[in-house]
Amino acid sequence: MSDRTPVLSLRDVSRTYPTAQGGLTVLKGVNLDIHPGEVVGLIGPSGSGKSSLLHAAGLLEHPTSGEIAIEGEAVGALPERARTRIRLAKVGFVYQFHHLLPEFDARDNVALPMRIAGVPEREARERAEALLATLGLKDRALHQPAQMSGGEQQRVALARALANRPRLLLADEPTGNLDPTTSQTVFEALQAVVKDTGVAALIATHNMELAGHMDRVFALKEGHLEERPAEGRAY
Ligand SMILES: Nc1ncnc2c1ncn2[C@@H]1O[C@H](COP(=O)(O)OP(=O)(O)OP(=O)(O)O)[C@@H](O)[C@H]1O
Repeated sequence: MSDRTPVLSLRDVSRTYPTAQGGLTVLKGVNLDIHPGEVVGLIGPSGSGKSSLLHAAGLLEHPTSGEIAIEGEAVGALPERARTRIRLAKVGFVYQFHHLLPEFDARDNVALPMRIAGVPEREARERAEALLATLGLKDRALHQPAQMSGGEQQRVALARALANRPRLLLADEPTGNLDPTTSQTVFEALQAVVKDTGVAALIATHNMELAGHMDRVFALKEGHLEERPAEGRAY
């Protein structure tokens, strides 16, 4: 695999949902490559298909047609178990709401995916602490979610998404629930960790201010993906 192999590659990806009124096509021949260390934004009005694209890219759903490759490996024809294995090993997800386990402290929330992946207990705890420290949460490791601010909770969710050292980070409105200043803090933490680890990030957002700080931004418009220049990013 060469250095230029994209972490995520979408080729002619389309997605049609069956509905009572007939097929609803939300993605129409989408092409996209994302390379290590890139922060790529995905914008578009509500209902334009951002989540559909993220779900396909994260191997949670099959596109209706087209091909998806993760680190050069085409996944379309793989059996479900192989796709799940690739997803668990290579993809991390962050959502608008943190979905942290309320009875676990931050460290245990982050260590949990490692434990599930078979990382020994002590190593999982140490790696979780290191990740939390990287995200500016060294002093919050033993706090439960309810004892943390929204921005802190979202950074814990980010640490959890990175727990098993994914190659691809998919974030669906990761700052959608936060005020502008906190959004900026969480986004800066995400950006730093992307540059640090070389993970590739695809971030769906309605926040044009943040989109302005991303390496590249694409807008979904009537099912098509259109790149937006650095200046004047808008739907
Ligand atoms: N399982 C499904 N069955 C039928 N229609 C669906 C399904 N999932 C999504 N849709 C429709 O597909 C379109 C795109 O939805 P999607 O959630 O991908 O948009 P989005 O851009 O992420 O929206 P938002 O910004 O509101 O989260 C919407 O019109 C939605 O109603």
